[in-house]
Amino acid sequence: MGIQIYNTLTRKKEPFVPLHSGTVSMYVCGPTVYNYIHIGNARPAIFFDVVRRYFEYRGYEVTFIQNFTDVDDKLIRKAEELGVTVLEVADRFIRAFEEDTQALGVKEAHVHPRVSNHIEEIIDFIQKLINKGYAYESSGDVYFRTEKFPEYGKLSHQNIEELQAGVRIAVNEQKDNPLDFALWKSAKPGEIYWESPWGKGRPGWHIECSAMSMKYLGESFDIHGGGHDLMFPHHENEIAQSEALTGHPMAKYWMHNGYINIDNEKMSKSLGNFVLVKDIREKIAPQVLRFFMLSAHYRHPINFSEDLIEQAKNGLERIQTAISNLRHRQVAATSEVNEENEKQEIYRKKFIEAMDNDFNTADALAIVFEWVRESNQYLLGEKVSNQGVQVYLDLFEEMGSVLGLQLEPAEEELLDQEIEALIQERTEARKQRNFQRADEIRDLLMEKGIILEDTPQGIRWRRK
Ligand SMILES: Nc1ncnc2c1ncn2[C@@H]1O[C@H](COP(=O)(O)OP(=O)(O)OP(=O)(O)O)[C@@H](O)[C@H]1O
Ligand SMILES: [Zn+2]
Repeated sequence: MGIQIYNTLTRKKEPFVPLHSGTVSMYVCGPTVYNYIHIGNARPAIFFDVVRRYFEYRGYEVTFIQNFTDVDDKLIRKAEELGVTVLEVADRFIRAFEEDTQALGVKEAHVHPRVSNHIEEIIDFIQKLINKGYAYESSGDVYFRTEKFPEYGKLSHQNIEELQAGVRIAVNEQKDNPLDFALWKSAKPGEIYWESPWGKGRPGWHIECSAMSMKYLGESFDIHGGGHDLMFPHHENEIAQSEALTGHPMAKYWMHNGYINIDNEKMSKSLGNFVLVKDIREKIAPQVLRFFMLSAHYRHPINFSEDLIEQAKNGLERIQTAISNLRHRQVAATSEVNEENEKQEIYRKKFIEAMDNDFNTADALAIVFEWVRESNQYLLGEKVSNQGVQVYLDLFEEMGSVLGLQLEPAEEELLDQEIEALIQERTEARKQRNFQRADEIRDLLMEKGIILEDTPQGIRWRRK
């Protein structure tokens, strides 16, 4: 059936058909870098990384863009608080974001555009909207004229009248219509600013994603993602800006991840109910956190709890134990032809089926566990061969790399019998003048701190 994606725009699962054959262009809204990321923010980071990895696994060439919002009210306040510049605040938290996401196994985006480096593109974008009658200046601010864009509300499935009824008219309003939103904000005294045709100011929040996605991915791209809270107004406004300007759909598929909750409330900085990734990393392995995120479907909320983390830890350990058992047997096993390849193909198909179904990582992990059972079963059988073991290891490796999970347990000491088997294999290899394999084994043993000594009785070994 191929990859199916739930598209917020149509509220349906749709077959994925890329705009350009063989390639996928993705834009995921990035963090506002005024603080460390919490576990809620880690969800889109991890999930969209899996989406990217899965497309790559299925042979697509992916371009993945994620912005950093490095200019906004929260940054301005933080800079005042810390007595540093806005861009210094941004630099600090961009570094922290990189550290956290790297620890979580998130691959680097191809480009991480920053607002402060794209002011020219943003001003140009706004000017064009004004020229087309979609935006107007008002006392140094520029607003988008929502009424001019009849499709406003199509992503969040609300119509303009309903939205209109929902907003109250603020006092001293500069806007023609309360639904209009800022594209450019005039600077208050002391605030960071750039020169513009409308005076000193800075971009509003939404325009950055329209301008930067267009610069790096073109007028239309395949996938736009972010957390559920971004659907309205942020993504709705992005669509209005971009589609008003170009007349083309901005993105073909819109994907939104559900919340990480605490006591059934969204984890958020403003509510103060958050757990920072950098803090939890000291207590649990980042891989456990990643496993925890992937054990639910991305559109479902997850209620964060110690219990669930414990479950994730146990789950991961079960897989790691299975792999470790395979590794131990691999050294001692004989080389024989086997029929495990067929099994591998069956489980690979099941895994792909799960992931094809709107990136159902929960089902995909269930297949990994089925593979654990198969592999344990195999090791109990009589015909264990090196190739057979390898077949199990290979599929673990394959599924792990799609999910970005390090399933291979951390290095451990070699058991005596493994060392002896390796020495035996090395002696054989030397006899057959396979010096490459012999050297490989010597290096491996050396790395593990095993010292070999030639004696009249043959090779002796000891631990360093
Ligand atoms: N509790 C959560 N669960 C899942 N995703 C979240 C959660 N909180 C924020 N996100 C997502 O994290 C990403 C980073 O967003 P951003 O830096 O704007 O966070 P934020 O909205 O400032 O966080 P907060 O809501 O805590 O203020 C966005 O895609 C946002 O939708
Ligand atoms: Zn955005």
